Amino acid sequence: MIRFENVGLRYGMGPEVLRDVSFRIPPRSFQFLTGPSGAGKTSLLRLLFMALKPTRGLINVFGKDIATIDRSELPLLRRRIGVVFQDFRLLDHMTTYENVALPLRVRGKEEAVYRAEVEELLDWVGLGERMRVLPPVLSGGEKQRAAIARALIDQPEVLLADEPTGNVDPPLARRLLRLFAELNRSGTAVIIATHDLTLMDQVSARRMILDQGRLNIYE
Ligand SMILES: Nc1ncnc2c1ncn2[C@@H]1O[C@H](COP(=O)(O)OP(=O)(O)OP(=O)(O)O)[C@@H](O)[C@H]1O
Repeated sequence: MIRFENVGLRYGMGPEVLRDVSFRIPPRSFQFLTGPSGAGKTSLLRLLFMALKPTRGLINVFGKDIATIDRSELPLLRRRIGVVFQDFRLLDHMTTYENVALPLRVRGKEEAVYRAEVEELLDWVGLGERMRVLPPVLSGGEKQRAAIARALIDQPEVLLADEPTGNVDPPLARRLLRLFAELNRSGTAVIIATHDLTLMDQVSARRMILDQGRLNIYE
């Protein structure tokens, strides 16, 4: 489904931050992406989301080589990927409910069809009481849960999450991990970038470990 072959990345004239990175993300797989701060996790996620192009090597996403892909094809490909960014990227002029419902609206679904589903997911992540407020009044942990709900609502083929439990307490982190596991069981390939060892110990999943831009994989 996703394939990296000998991928290298540098920013501008700087050093290579990813070196000879090769891996595959099979459909329905579950993996953690980990490694010390600055190892390149966010950069790798940005390549996976096609927000960056590699400096060398091959990246194939859903059968398309991203070096030669037409820019106009990107939005449709990206719609198949749910993303939880480290900085959440919620739209401040829309309520929490509207932010989470957005991927469904973009797909042209009717609110009457999705309203209950969106409300149920917001309840599940503990935002039932906060769905009518605007993101600027949410706490960091609440924003994170809203961003997670938005990434999950449309059952993407791939979910990318950058430190998705970084702003919540351990019980809530376990609950969110259960949500990712459930999504994975229903068919989504999940990639979670995290430093949190206790979180990783709760699921037996593949570990992709980056160290100074090089990737090792432990099945
Ligand atoms: N836009 C950028 N321009 C220049 N250098 C960058 C840019 N983004 C990241 N880097 C550099 O690339 C390297 C990898 O950064 P990246 O954010 O991918 O690491 P990370 O593993 O996600 O770190 P953290 O766990 O601290 O979020 C770092 O040396 C960083 O300084």
